[in-house]
Amino acid sequence: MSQSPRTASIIDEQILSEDWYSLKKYTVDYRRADGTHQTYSREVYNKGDGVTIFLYNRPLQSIILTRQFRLPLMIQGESGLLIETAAGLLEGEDPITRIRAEVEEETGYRINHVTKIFDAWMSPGAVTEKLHFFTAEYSHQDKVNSGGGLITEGEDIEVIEMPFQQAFTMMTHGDIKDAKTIMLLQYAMINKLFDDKE
Ligand SMILES: Nc1nc2c(ncn2[C@@H]2O[C@H](COP(=O)(O)OP(=O)(O)O[C@H]3O[C@H](CO)[C@@H](O)[C@H](O)[C@@H]3O)[C@@H](O)[C@H]2O)c(=O)[nH]1
Ligand SMILES: [Mg+2]
Repeated sequence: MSQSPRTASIIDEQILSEDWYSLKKYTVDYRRADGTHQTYSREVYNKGDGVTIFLYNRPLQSIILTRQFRLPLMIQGESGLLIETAAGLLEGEDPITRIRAEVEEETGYRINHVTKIFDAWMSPGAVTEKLHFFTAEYSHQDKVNSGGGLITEGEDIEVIEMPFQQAFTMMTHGDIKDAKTIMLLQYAMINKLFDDKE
């Protein structure tokens, strides 16, 4: 494959907001495929990278999900309650350390062995976030607290255990609409995570 002439350099950077996370406006000198240059600006939201996980129990054919309030959905005219896989932001930690801590905070399960499956840009036009995806098996013996998230951070997370098939059907009916959760349910189906292994 020949080298693409598409390159860009940042010629200006302006902070629009630096509060909880940061929103910046970049002016970019972009060289198009035909070699001509174009200058444009883009707003980019940076809240760091994140982690999420598919928690499953093969003998029980069940999974652990969460339900919580998400303000952007309410702004878009929905109730705001969203079913999701457990997830969180890295906050400067490495992805494996963070996902184990996040699972314990949000679901109450203490898991040891996690498997990294892939990572993905979730909104590459405007958000810097790369999300690291994991799977892990859980068992009821791993439950160490009731989960629910950190009250001090305003989290109020409902922990839901449900049959994998039920969640998959909810997804196909449009009742599970979170992108990372849909990706993980499809991953589990494609990779036959619930099939008996000898
Ligand atoms: N004060 C304040 N607190 C905030 C703000 N934004 C977030 N928080 C706090 O920061 C916490 C972040 O919780 P995490 O569990 O670390 O992150 P998350 O919101 O669940 O993010 C996960 O899901 C997102 C949506 O799919 C992902 O984008 C993200 O990568 C991650 O996986 C929230 O619960 C909330 O208390 C804000 O603007 N102001
Ligand atoms: Mg979270």
